[in-house]
Amino acid sequence: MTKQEIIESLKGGLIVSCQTEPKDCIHEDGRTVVTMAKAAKWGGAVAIRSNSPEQVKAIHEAVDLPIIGLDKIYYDTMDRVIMTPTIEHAKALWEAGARIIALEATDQLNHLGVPTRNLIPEIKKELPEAIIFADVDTVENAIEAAKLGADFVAPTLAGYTKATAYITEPPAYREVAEMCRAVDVPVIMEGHVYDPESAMKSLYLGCYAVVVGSAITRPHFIVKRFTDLLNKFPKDSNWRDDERAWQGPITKLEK
Ligand SMILES: CC(=O)N[C@H](C=O)[C@@H](O)[C@H](O)[C@H](O)COP(=O)(O)O
Repeated sequence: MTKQEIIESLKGGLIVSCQTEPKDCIHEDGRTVVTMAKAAKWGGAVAIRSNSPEQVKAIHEAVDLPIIGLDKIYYDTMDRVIMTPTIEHAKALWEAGARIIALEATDQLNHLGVPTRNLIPEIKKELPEAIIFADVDTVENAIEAAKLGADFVAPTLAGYTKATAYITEPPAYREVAEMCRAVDVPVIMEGHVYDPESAMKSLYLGCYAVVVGSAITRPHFIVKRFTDLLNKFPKDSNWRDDERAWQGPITKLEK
């Protein structure tokens, strides 16, 4: 498929995020994501989102759907994960079969002290055929990412950054609605979409497509939602904290 054909194939569709980390109880040998991706295709998903060249490659070899690839890297000099921090990470995802490259595209600084979004022009230059998926937190960062040439923007990081810590009841519908009005590239909803109605709401607000992860591919989190409620929300257990905790030192550790 050409770049334009891939972009069009996502319109109005469901993208399923299939990711596991070694510490996840469902990780097994790292191939659970392939089973997840097969299930996503069977169910009618239009694309897969996955983390790391290894998981992208495994899915690419088994499932004929476009893949949005990202690489979550934790530097021991930083207190957070960066999604696809460098051009080398982007190239490895491309080599693995991802035709859409997702990256953090905010004003937050990366491990080298430059805003993460500065990678957009570099990807455009080095991988001109790649479709760029900008993961942002705020409307302002969505606007900047679009200006730099992102093909898609998504509020993936809304609620996960200092600037958006005020978002206590995701999904970030208000923010995404504003993004849809503010940028002239397609906005894809991503983050805390837990049921078909929320996906529909996102399309109604103007989104081009919807990414769903945990509600489909993290069954342990789904179980937790049930047990938390059945146990009357124990003080020391909060599903949002669980998801945030999950953002800790994962994937590859690089200095
Ligand atoms: C913030 C972050 O690191 N998000 C990651 C990005 O790839 C994934 O862990 C999420 O599962 C994905 O964004 C989909 O969101 P949700 O799982 O809420 O449907």
